[in-house]
Amino acid sequence: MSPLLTVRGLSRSFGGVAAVQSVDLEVEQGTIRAVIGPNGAGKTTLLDLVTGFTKPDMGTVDFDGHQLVGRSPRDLPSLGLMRTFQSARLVPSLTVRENVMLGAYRFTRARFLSDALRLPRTRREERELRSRADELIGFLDLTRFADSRATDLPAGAQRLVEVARGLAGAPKLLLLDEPAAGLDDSETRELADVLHAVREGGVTMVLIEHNMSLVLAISDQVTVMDAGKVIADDVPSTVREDAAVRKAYLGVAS
Ligand SMILES: Nc1ncnc2c1ncn2[C@@H]1O[C@H](COP(=O)(O)OP(=O)(O)OP(=O)(O)O)[C@@H](O)[C@H]1O
Repeated sequence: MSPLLTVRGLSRSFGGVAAVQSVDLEVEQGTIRAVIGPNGAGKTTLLDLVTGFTKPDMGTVDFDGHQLVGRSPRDLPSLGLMRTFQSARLVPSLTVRENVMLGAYRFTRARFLSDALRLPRTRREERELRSRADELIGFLDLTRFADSRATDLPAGAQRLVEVARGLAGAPKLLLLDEPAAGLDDSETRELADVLHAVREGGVTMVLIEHNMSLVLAISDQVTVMDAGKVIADDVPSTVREDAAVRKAYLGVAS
């Protein structure tokens, strides 16, 4: 079976900074791949290149038979690709439930006119979205927050709402940019359980993360970047012992 995501020779410079240099990456269906590396290594730029937020200077991104380079980020949910952002981008005026419902918007056929007129189809679709959102909110143990304004939640819960919103799009591939940022140890363990369960549900994930215990606990494969390049790509136990990785990332001499 071919990989769900194949990145080949992806490069992008900003002025004199080669943020991402000739990066190759393959993500197999049903796996979790972590991308780690020190600050400025190019991890977020890589996600931005894959998802069309930044245009590459060179390279290709193949996702489930679709070439992604040149596509707009807004095309990706309908192909089955969702992402979360480094800082939670929840809509402050909306509740947790409404924010999660936004992630499922691609499933609605209702458009502006029927929305404005609140035709029966719109109301039916809204009910379906609401029940899909409530299911995910329950899955992530956020039910007590469902009717709260999303941005009133503690930081850790907001990250989980972002994950729920990503899952609401029923993605084949979910890209997570530092999902454990701002989480304490017990919230991080809870997140690890959630991501395990998500993978059991058949969703493939790419995760940018600084929290090594989370990375080691849940990843099938780990890509290590430093100064725009991939310096290691292996299973977590091997990556952890890699001398170049320890030097670049963990600041250990060898
Ligand atoms: N829009 C931009 N304009 C100029 N330089 C940029 C831009 N985006 C990223 N860079 C530079 O590219 C390099 C890689 O940045 P990037 O944010 O991808 O790293 P990162 O590995 O995600 O870091 P962090 O872990 O701190 O989030 C950095 O030197 C950064 O300053």
